[in-house]
Amino acid sequence: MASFASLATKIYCNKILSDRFDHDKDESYFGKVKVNEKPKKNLDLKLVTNVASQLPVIVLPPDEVVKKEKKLAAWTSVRQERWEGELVVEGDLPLWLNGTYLRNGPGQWHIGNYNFRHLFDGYATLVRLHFENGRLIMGHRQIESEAYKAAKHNNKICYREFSEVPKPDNFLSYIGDMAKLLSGASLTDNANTGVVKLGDGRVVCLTETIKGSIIIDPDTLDTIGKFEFSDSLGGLIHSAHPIVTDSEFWTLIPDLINPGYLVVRMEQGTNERKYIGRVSCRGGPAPGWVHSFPVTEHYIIVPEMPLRYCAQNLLKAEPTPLYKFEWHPHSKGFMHVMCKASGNIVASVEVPLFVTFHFINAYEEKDEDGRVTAVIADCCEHSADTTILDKLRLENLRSFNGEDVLPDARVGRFRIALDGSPYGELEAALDPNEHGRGMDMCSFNPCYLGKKYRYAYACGAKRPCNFPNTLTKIDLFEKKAKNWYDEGAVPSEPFFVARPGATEEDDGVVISMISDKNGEGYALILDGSTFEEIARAKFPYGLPYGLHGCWVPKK
Ligand SMILES: CC(=O)/C=C/C=C(C)/C=C/C1=C(C)CCCC1(C)C
Ligand SMILES: CC(/C=C/C=O)=C\C=C\C=O
Ligand SMILES: [Fe+2]
Repeated sequence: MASFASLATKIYCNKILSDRFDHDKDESYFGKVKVNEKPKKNLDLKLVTNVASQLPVIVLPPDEVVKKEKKLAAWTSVRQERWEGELVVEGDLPLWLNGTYLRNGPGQWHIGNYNFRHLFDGYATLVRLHFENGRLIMGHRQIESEAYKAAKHNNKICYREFSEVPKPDNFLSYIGDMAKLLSGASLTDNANTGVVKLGDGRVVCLTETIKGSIIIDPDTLDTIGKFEFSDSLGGLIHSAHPIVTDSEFWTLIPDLINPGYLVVRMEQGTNERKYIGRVSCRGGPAPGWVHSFPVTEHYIIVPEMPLRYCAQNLLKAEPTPLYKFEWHPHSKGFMHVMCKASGNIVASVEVPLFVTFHFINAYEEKDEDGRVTAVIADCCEHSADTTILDKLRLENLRSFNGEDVLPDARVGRFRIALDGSPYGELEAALDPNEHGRGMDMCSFNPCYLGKKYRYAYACGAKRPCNFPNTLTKIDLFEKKAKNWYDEGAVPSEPFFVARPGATEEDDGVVISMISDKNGEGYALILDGSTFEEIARAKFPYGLPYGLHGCWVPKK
């Protein structure tokens, strides 16, 4: 029997493909390629076992195929179902960086010959960057959701995705489909938005449908099974971005029947969400879309965006310009502040119109006696312009012709005074030109969750562009940004990992995955403080764009 070390070296140098998609009939996708030279050091036993247990794993496309394809890989389906191997690192990875960055996103945008339309429709692709003693193992794998398995089995979409709806076979099945929509049975469980590590160590992939909460193994990327909530709170949809700490999990459940939001909390180690309070909507026929929300130390902030869920659009078979949503400027925008401990609403204010997917962070302002006078909440704000949703159609993402078409965005800073005033403020936290007027996919040092913070990391823009194409470090005190750019490339969410024992907020690294203009890709590690590159590692082939990630520290 081969020793672990020699097995590791063999797998490392010469991968064998096991799975590929039906559409990848092109024989050029098969072959052998040398990914790396010899490993620098011996892999430790655990790592070797993990790698070895996946044999036979992979075949890479020959070098010449990769070189021929100059197309940005970001908006193309993932090349094969899974891959795992060690990457050659240029530069030096910090030796303290031991753990796994997991990133989730919609990586397969077709089934059979049918091509999906929107970025958010794709079947979930998980990517894993495992850092250990200065070395980097990359792996990717599809999440085995019911929606993905059924689509592969039947060669067609079988569940309702963000914009795609299964085509009814006949009128009777159409009637059945309506019933399945109302019960939630036809909603997707394609957990393609994010991934979180719960306080008890379970790792859960998420989307906006509650049934799309799927437990995975962070080492093998195996789909373990559904995360089932054990309570009787029900609901079909929730915020795609819960607030997760080592001790708790907060989320919002929009109520489409009696417009409002349930605020719920789950103690870590349990599957039971508990009702904390309810916010009733102040405007419009339905709650605003709530992809994310922020918290402070004592409060949950519930945004009521004038881009609202729309029951009629939910029922439609073809996507509408705003998908399942509708823009209701006359219904106004509101921000509600709820006390975490009591569930009481301490402020509910009208704010200027806004459009956001992602809140960054929030904190409390105090007077000299320590009393909370206001709450500050920051978000990636798309200038109250809903066209950003259309810009995320794959056709638009794939057809950049040099024209500057990305709508302006900014760090939108809400200030909600707790003195009973009926209005809240919304202003840019810094001049948006600092980051090219592009702003999304944010992170910050999680030790500063809910607290006054100085630094945010996000994707900004170097124009002209059709999608955020820079990584930017925002200094909210100095109101300055430092930008990283690779011409023609699309970087994913810059994810901050703090150095253990750090005392400075920006002492750590920022991890991103880049799709470059040659159709290839690499992992990029920037210094959190200087925002200079410290290491990069080329992927065997370009990967599709991914959305959100989490850090699983070494046990
Ligand atoms: C990928 C991402 O960021 C968002 C994904 C959103 C999804 C999958 C939303 C799905 C929905 C349905 C399938 C029906 C109900 C409405 C809505 C939550 C938009
Ligand atoms: C990628 C994105 C917006 C980019 C716009 O500038 C939004 C993603 C939303 C879901 O996670
Ligand atoms: Fe998101």
